[in-house]
Amino acid sequence: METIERLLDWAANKGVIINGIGPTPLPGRGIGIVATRDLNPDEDILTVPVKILRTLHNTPKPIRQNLKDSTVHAILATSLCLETDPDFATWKAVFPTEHDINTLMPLNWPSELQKLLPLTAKSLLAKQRAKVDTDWALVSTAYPSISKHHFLYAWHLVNSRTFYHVTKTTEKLPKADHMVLQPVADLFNHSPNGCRVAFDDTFFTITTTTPVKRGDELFIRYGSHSNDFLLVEYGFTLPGSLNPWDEICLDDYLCPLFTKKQRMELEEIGFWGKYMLDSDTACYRTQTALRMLCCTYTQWRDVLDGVRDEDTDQEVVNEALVEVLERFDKDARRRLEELDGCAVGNADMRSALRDRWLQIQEMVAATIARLQ
Ligand SMILES: C[S@@+](CC[C@H](N)C(=O)[O-])C[C@H]1O[C@@H](n2cnc3c(N)ncnc32)[C@H](O)[C@@H]1O
Repeated sequence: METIERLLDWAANKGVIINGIGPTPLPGRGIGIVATRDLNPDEDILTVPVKILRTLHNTPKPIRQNLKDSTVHAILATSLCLETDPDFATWKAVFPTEHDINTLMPLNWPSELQKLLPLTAKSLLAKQRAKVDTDWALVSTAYPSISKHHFLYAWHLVNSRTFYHVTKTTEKLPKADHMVLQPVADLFNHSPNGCRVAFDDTFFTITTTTPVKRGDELFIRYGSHSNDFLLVEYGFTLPGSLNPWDEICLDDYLCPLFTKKQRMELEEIGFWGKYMLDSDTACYRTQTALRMLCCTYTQWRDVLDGVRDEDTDQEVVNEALVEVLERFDKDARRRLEELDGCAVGNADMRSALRDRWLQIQEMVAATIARLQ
């Protein structure tokens, strides 16, 4: 708690205005922000001067020059690794530890556990690994004294704590490079119903959108992310019922059902793969692919050409979907059994993975029940 108090004093001295809120440790969520009094909608609860953000432009010039071909992500991470200013120590003191990050982020898990991730999480992880590898190749050449594990820690901090910010000077950069670190605001956890976040040239402002009772946690919305995305990029998932953007990929269970010729046909119309299910429905791509499995070629083509009503075949399409979901359910059970008998990594890593498979199983079971 002392570190939090020191951060708040430090922030106040730098012009941060904190109104009716305070950071506090919360079980399973690191530090979060709670209301210290009842709050009304439209109250500005945090105002952070833009001049105290850590951005590309206030990163020491030698780092920017040495990494001129790197991403802003790599530059900010490198500057965290090299930072020795005692002033920054006050901010850094509330960051999750390297051990926390190693446990939370699947990229740092043992490969045996990574292999047990669901398909979408695995492909997100592969993309993340490619980004880290590209960044690390440039940083390790420019700064051989930085160790890979230290860089990875800083890279994840930047990945999970930066805000989108754009000014006249940065607007020409690619969107992914509009990232800045900001103190205190980086302690808000994520919820789909978060507070409003806005910025202009002088301030970042976080504002309530609903009444909030004293003691309740306040959130911001990191984006419309599925739980696979949240797990890989932020190291947590939300209970399925609390995440309206959760979805799961059916490719592993649906794609093997097509002949080579059918696959070619689907590829030709741009409908091969990325078959997604959310808590309401299977996507249009999935419906189209399933219809190919249970209708004649002519019927299937006619629906595509708009001369046959797609509802005509809905019952058989639903039956085919249930079969696919039953295969998915079987696989989810197998993964959960594997996890039960697995001692790799630590209990928190295994529990995060287990939670994800349980959410998947829940969505699959609810869809099967609805369709039957
Ligand atoms: C911007 S930080 C938020 C503050 C963070 N809890 C801390 O202790 O510094 C983002 C990280 O907080 C955690 N987090 C955010 N929202 C969460 C949630 N709803 N449930 C669990 N953890 C969450 C994740 O570890 C994520 O990577």
